[in-house]
Amino acid sequence: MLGRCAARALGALRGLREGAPPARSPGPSRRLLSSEKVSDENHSLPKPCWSKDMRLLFDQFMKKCEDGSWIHLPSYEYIATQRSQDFPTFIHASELINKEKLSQGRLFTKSFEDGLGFEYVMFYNDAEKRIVCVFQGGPHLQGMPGFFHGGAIATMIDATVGMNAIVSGGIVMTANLNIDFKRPIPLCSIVLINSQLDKIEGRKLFVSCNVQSVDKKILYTEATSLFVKLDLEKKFD
Ligand SMILES: CCCCCCCC(=O)SCCNC(=O)CCNC(=O)[C@H](O)C(C)(C)COP(=O)(O)OP(=O)(O)OC[C@H]1O[C@@H](n2cnc3c(N)ncnc32)[C@H](O)[C@@H]1OP(=O)(O)O
Repeated sequence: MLGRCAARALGALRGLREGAPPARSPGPSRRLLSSEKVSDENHSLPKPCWSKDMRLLFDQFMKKCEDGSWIHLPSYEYIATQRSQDFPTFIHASELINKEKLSQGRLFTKSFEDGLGFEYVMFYNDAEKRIVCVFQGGPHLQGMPGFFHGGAIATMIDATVGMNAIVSGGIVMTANLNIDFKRPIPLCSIVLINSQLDKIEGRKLFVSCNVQSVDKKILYTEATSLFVKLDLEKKFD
């Protein structure tokens, strides 16, 4: 799964740098994965369920993309393919996987109906090694009444810092994620997840982030993470 995501993200980055077609086209990633069955729908484009504020932020970031300093990252629903079924083999765990169920696999953040779960769009700044995720969480992400579930926040943090590690390191997995929940986030609000690649040491990528209100007046959450680039030769016990 991460291999596919990485390929898509990196493909998009390369393609956009080469002046590939605008965001709605699946061009660069499709070229990269031409032998695979993929869903063409890019979920990080405006949808009817996006609020006015979400669209406004999207437009503001798209403006920043015009000079090439920021890149709009596409986001696709995961569809199981032969290649994705190979992923457990990469980590030498294929015997642990239920192959029948694998064909029903879906990317967790894309498994809700539009507007009810995770709506988000990410923008990448290569020079600063930053990703900003604009996140609109839906009503099915409730924890304490009226507020987001901590696990839903952790999921979006993992997805954002994970994407930052993927664009820098390729096939990685989360080894460690530390989260300080400082203030509860009101259900259905829009927040900014600001992530930063802090350093790379061998196969280890350290990425930190914070979650802020759109006006940046409220700091909701802070997190640090460690991603480890997979050693494809290594066997796990
Ligand atoms: C678009 C979608 C983006 C989504 C992003 C979401 C990503 C995910 O959620 S992944 C799912 C959750 N993560 C997992 O299931 C991973 C489970 N863990 C593993 O598979 C392994 O432990 C793995 C791959 C992380 C590391 O294993 P392995 O390659 O054997 O690494 P290993 O040789 O033990 O360690 C490498 C280095 O990392 C360090 N390290 C490994 N784990 C940790 C840890 N938890 N804390 C601190 N350091 C660690 C080691 O100390 C070592 O450091 P050094 O090189 O300085 O000696």
